Amino acid sequence: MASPKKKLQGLVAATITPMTENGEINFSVIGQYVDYLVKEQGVKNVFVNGTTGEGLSLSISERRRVAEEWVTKGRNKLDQVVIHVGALSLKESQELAQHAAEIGADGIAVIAPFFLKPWNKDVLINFLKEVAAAAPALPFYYYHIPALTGIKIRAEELLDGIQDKIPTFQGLKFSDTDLLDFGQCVDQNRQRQFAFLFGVDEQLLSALVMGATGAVGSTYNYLGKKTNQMLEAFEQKDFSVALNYQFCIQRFINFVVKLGFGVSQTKAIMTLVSGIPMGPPRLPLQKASREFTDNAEAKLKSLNFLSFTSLKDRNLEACS
Ligand SMILES: CC(=O)N[C@@H]([C@@H](O)[C@H](O)[C@H](O)CO)[C@@H](O)CC(=O)C(=O)O
Repeated sequence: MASPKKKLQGLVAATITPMTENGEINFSVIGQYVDYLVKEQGVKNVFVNGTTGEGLSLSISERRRVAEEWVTKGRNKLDQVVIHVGALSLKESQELAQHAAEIGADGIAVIAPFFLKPWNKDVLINFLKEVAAAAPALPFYYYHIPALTGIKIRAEELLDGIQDKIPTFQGLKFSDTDLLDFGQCVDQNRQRQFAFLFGVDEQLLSALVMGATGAVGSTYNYLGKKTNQMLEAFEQKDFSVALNYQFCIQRFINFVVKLGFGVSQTKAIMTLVSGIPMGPPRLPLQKASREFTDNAEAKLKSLNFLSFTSLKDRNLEACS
C-alpha cells in the first residue's frame, strides 16, 4: 500500500495552466508561480492539470510537461504535488499515472470518464482500479465532480469497500455541494486515515464542520492567505471569526459568480492579484472580458483583498 510522506491536508491550490497570448503553455512562469503560492498565499500543496488547469483541454504530452514542471519547480518548496491523470481513455490515464510516478509526484487523482460513462459503481471502481494499478506506489485520490462529469454515483457509495479494490486509495476530492453525501463519506470511514478534501471554496467552513481534512480549489491561488486565516480560526474553535472570514470570501465569490465565473475568470483574477501573467484560456473557453476584470478588481479592493490605490477607495465592506 502506498504510504505518503504525510497526509495531504490544509489548502491545495488547483493550479492554473499559464498560457501565452497565442495559446501555448507558458512554462516559464511556473517557478515564479510556486514562489508566489508559498510566500504570498501560504499554500504549499498543488493539484495540477485538474479543472482549473484545463487538464482535459491539454494534449497528453502537454500534461506530462506541465506535471514535470510543477514537480521540478516545487522541489524543496512545496509539500505535495498531486497530478490529475483522469482521461476518457484508460490507456492515456494509465500512461499519465505511470509518468506521475516516474517524475516523483506525491499522488494522483482521477475523475470519472464522462463521455462513454460507467453505468454503476462497480464499473467506475474497475476503471479507477486499472488507473491506480499503473502507479502502485502513489497515493490515489478520487476526484468527485458530478456537475461537470455528469456521473451521479454518490461518493459515499463509491467509498464503501474501495480500499479492498484499490489498495492505494488515500482520499476523496469532493467538488460538490451535497453535504449529506460528503458528511456520510467522513462518518462511514472514521476508522480509516483518508484525506477528505472539499472542493467548493465558498462552503468550506460547513465542510470543515463535517470533517473535511483539507480543501482543493481555484480561489486558494489568490485567496489562500485569507482562507488559511479561516482555517486557523476554526482550529482555535473561534467560530465567529471563522464565519466572518467565510462570509468575506463568499462576498467575493458571490459577486463574481453573478458576473459569470469559471476557469477564464480565475485566470484573469490570478493575473491581477499575483502579477503573474496567466494568459487566456484555451478554446472552447473564452477570455474573460475587460469589464469582468475591472469589476473583479474593484470588488477585491473594496474587500481589502488587493491593496488600495487611494484612501477614497475604502468602504465599509472591507474584510480585516
Ligand atoms: C467547478 C470548479 O471549478 N470548482 C473549483 C472550485 O474551486 C470553484 O472554483 C470555487 O469553489 C468557486 O466556485 C474546484 O473544485 C475545481 C478544482 O479543484 C480543480 O480545478 O480541479
